Amino acid sequence: MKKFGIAILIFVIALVGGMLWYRGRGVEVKSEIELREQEGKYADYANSDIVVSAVRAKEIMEKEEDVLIIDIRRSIAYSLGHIPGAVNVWRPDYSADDDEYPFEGMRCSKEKMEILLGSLGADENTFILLYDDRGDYDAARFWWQLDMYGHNKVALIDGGLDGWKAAGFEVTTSKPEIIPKEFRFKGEMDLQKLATLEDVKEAMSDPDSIILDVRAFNEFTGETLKSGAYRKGRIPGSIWIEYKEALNEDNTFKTADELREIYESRGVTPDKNIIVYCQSGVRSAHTTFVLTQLLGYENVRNYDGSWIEWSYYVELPIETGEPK
Ligand SMILES: O=S(=O)([O-])[S-]
Repeated sequence: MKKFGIAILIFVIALVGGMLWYRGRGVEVKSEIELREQEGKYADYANSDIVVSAVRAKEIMEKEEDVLIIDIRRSIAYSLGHIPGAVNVWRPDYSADDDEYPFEGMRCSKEKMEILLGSLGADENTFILLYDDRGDYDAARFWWQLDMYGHNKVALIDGGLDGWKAAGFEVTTSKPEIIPKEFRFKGEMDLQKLATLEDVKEAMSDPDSIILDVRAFNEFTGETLKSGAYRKGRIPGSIWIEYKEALNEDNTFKTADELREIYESRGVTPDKNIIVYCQSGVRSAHTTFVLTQLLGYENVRNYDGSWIEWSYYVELPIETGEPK
């Protein structure tokens, strides 16, 4: 009984300590000059409105009437502090239901997405601002689903929550009032943005195609396996460029010139058909976002099933170790 009490006490101390650490996670506030310099890069992106600075995001929130800010993090992180007015969603909210696939991590249907967006107070005219606290990769996954299903009134906040704090803006723990609406995507789903297992198999023997692995290097070599996947390794022949190479240390996106250099120097050029994958299509949505929206590549598809699906089918080949 005494041991049980001690264990509970340790758990509570660790929990409170973790929460305090998380809340106090230092983000240096940028100077006016640094913030102005940051604004300079957006005009060079292929889609110059798709990433906005925190300063611009705040202006949009103040001027536009129909704006929905979505914080894409676990609810515990949201409850410790978020951008004022933001609502919270997390991966299960926009993933397939448990009985749809034999493995985890697939996107939800267009209909589930419509119900979610309506319940958050959006309709098809709503401008949606997205952010997270991991360099916007969860935000990019949400963008990818919106984009594929047909809603393009959307932007990511550069640097995510850190970008907001770096601009000197406050966070809140209060939740906004939500007035649900009806949301319907306009138009048809754009399948050109999605790669399936069959697309990946075909790409393996196509000299004009590239399969791009954006996971951490030890996942690519097969040294580590993230939970949810079934075997260690990578899709044979894939090229490795980790998604985070597109980010600065402060989690903001690099300039278009810097990004071009990173991808083109490793053969990931706009003339190729590119399929991007990671563990479950989240980090790969980030690279898909960078290549298509920031650099203007036209033939890039996110492999939704990613390593989880590939590793599930034991008959599919895998490669391990250093790149060949
Ligand atoms: O980001 S992830 O899909 O690889 S977990």
